[in-house]
Amino acid sequence: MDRALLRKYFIMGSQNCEREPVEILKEAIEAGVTIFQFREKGSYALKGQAKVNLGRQLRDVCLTYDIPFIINDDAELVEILGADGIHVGQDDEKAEALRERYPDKIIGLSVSNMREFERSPIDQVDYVGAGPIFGTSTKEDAKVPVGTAWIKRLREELPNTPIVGIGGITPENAQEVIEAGADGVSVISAITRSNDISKTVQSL
Ligand SMILES: Cc1ncc(COP(=O)(O)OP(=O)(O)O)c(N)n1
Ligand SMILES: Cc1ncsc1CCOP(=O)(O)O
Ligand SMILES: [Mg+2]
Repeated sequence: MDRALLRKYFIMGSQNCEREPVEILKEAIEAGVTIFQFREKGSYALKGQAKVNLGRQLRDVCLTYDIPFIINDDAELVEILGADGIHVGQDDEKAEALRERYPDKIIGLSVSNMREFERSPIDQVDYVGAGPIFGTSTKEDAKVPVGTAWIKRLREELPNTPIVGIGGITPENAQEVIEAGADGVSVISAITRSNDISKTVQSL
């Protein structure tokens, strides 16, 4: 994939939003986010048809603005919504099976430490999500923060694989993530909790 697409990676579900998710996504894209992941997950997430309906609305926004629409975890929803790709973690559906099912879609895989790296089929995926880099309260089951040292290490192991940092990233610390070797930063709360999305995305 074109690694420039990972530059400003916005992730969100209705559980992260205090106002209309569609409006938040439009503002974020107009301000410059380059790729979007629909992550409807956690205790307050929508389920069933309500999840599909919101996903369809957010997909349409991405189509209108011509940015990739990625689904978190849910391989069925990729097909239902005609998404551009899927992001999975180490305990989700296996990347090899996803690659067989979706030969041409974008597949992202989370890799948080050397043990995970050693058992990851990196050749089957388009990019790697590295983190959590900093502390985060957005993900209920987040692992301990690994710091930007993990990005440096991963970049040494994978000189040519697109890498995006995630977890506790803000306009104040994004530069450190890029300087460590990431192609981009992925954020949830920095954008969904921002009082000025345009300014936040531009400073990222
Ligand atoms: C870009 C990106 N990187 C990492 C993650 C985390 O995925 P995972 O470890 O599967 O955790 P959940 O997001 O499913 O809770 C991600 N979603 N996106
Ligand atoms: C989904 C995910 N995976 C690792 S940390 C995280 C949450 C990132 O959210 P925030 O940008 O608000 O810290
Ligand atoms: Mg997952």
